[in-house]
Formats: sequence, C-alpha cells, structure tokens
Amino acid sequence: MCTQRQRALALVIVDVDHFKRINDGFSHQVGDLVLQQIAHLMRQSVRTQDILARFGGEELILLMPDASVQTAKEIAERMRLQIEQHPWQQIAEGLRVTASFGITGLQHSQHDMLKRADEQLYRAKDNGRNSVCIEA
Ligand SMILES: Nc1nc2c(ncn2[C@@H]2O[C@H](COP(=O)(O)OP(=O)(O)OP(=O)(O)O)[C@@H](O)[C@H]2O)c(=O)[nH]1
Repeated sequence: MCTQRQRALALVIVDVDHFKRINDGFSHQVGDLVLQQIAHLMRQSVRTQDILARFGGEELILLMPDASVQTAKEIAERMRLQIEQHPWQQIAEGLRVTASFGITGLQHSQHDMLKRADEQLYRAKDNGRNSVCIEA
C-alpha cells in the first residue's frame, strides 16, 4: 500500500471593499492605482514560495504552500492592516481603502477550495468588511 504525506496549503482570496465606490467617487484610473498598490503591498509580505495572482476584476488570490490556515490568517491580518493604514490620500485626497479576506486550506478538504475560500470572503463582507475570515 502506498501512503503519501499530505502537505499543507492555504488559499487566500482578497477583495477590495466597495471598489465600485472608489471607481465612481474618484476615477477608474484611481481604482487601477489602488489595485496596483495593493498587489505591491501584498508582495512585500508573501514568502518566496507563495503565488500571488490577480483573480478577476478587483480580486487577488494567494496560494501559500506549506502554510496552515492559522499561519495564513496571521499573514492576511498583517496585510489587511497594511492596506488600511497605507497613506492612500497621496493618490487622491479623501481616498480610504480596505480589503476583505477569505481563507481555507487543504487541512479541511482538498475539494472546492476556491468555492470555500469565497464563502469565507463573503462572511468577511457580511461581518462589515475590512476583516479576515477562515474556515473553522
Ligand atoms: N478600476 C478598475 N475597476 C475594476 C477593474 N476590474 C473590475 N473593476 C470594477 O470593480 C467593481 C466591483 O464591484 P462589486 O463587485 O460590485 O463590489 P464592490 O463595489 O467592490 O463592493 P464589495 O465587494 O461588496 O465590498 C466594478 O465596478 C468593476 O467595474 C479594474 O481592473 N480596474
């Protein structure tokens, strides 16, 4: 019989809060700058083995090999704070930006990870946004 040790993997989905309001209230160009800056801030906090990619319009996805959901949560919490505290007014006066995070991991199940991370993201949005939710 063959056995294989299951490695850890965490999946994080990040969605900018009220992004439509940013586009409508400032401009599409400001919206684009916000997305670029968030990707830049996140890249500073990821490890070399992590994969950060754009996923659809205003969403980013982060794949973290060998990370538990708990580790991913700590890193996501740091990113959330960095985004909240970034001096956005340097891009446009009055601009404030937050993001919501949904996280799941292989430790729960290998099935439907994207769907499950997305469910956590929606929980974060429901909790008032600017928050990190993990699969319990
Ligand atoms: N500037 C810019 N806007 C984009 C891009 N891709 C998607 N969008 C916009 O992102 C907005 C996404 O809005 P919604 O999905 O309604 O959600 P939201 O306003 O972010 O609100 P919540 O997710 O509920 O907090 C839409 O208005 C899209 O037009 C892009 O590349 N650049």
